[in-house]
Amino acid sequence: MTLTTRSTHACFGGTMGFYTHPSTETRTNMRFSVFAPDAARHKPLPALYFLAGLTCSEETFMIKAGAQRYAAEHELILVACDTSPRDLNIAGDSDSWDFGVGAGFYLDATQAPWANHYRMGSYINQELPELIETHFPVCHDKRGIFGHSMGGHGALVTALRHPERWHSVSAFAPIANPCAVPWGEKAFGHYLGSDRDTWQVYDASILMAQHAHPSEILIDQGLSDQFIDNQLHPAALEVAATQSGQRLNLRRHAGFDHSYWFIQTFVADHVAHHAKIMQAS
Ligand SMILES: N[C@@H](CCC(=O)N[C@@H](CSC=O)C(=O)NCC(=O)O)C(=O)O
Repeated sequence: MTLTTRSTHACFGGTMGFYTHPSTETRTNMRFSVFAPDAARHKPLPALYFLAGLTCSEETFMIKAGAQRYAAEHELILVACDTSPRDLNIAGDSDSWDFGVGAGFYLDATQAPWANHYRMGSYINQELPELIETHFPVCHDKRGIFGHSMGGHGALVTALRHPERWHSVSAFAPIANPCAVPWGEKAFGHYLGSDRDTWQVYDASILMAQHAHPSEILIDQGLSDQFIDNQLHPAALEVAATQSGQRLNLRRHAGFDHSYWFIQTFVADHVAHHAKIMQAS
């Protein structure tokens, strides 16, 4: 579990760092970033993982969301990962912005030529937390996860599939029902194959209808989001929550689009949501 530090920077009451490591899951070097409040010098802190959306990297959330000041206040470590493996030059991996590089969809691909490297599901759920818990002063029994759009899908699916590992979960404008929308159909068709039954374990609405996560889930959705009707389908989560009894706080906001202007407006609420759950348990 080797780790290379690319850069560190003082930021609010803590340190912002950018790192790379060789991944056993994706069989290539992966990049991630960590914000550690100064309080982590004295005691282990809960870690909150952010999964970004299509075309993003481990830098996007840390640069654009403005979450560090809230993480310092609440004494949480922030971790942001990349959205796919990179620099593999697999045929077709860079032909479109919504598939391949920058679009790993946080699943474990089963189909050639993707299956050897596109294993972001296991990377997020297991390998990255193990690495973080080895190299950073984080609690080993407190993990939160949130994300945006494709990353909102990833956060919900990861927490719903592994509730024993993820104690708090939230999302900004998640792809809520990927089996039923063009982004999900394209990605799942290539990564998982044509048998749609195999897609269901990566669909947050299907998973949530089957069983509730133990904690309340916070979701924010802008009503001027350009993707809301054709790609996101937030109402599918409300239907699912009714079926399983999931505690769901889905907030709709007039005037907000899909951008990081929307995320930075509500990110304080998300950090507080995770802090309240993880610090209570
Ligand atoms: N390049 C695309 C737009 C891609 C885009 O909007 N990406 C979103 C996530 S979409 C779902 O996962 C994003 O977060 N972009 C980064 C940002 O800084 O806004 C196009 O050309 O339309």
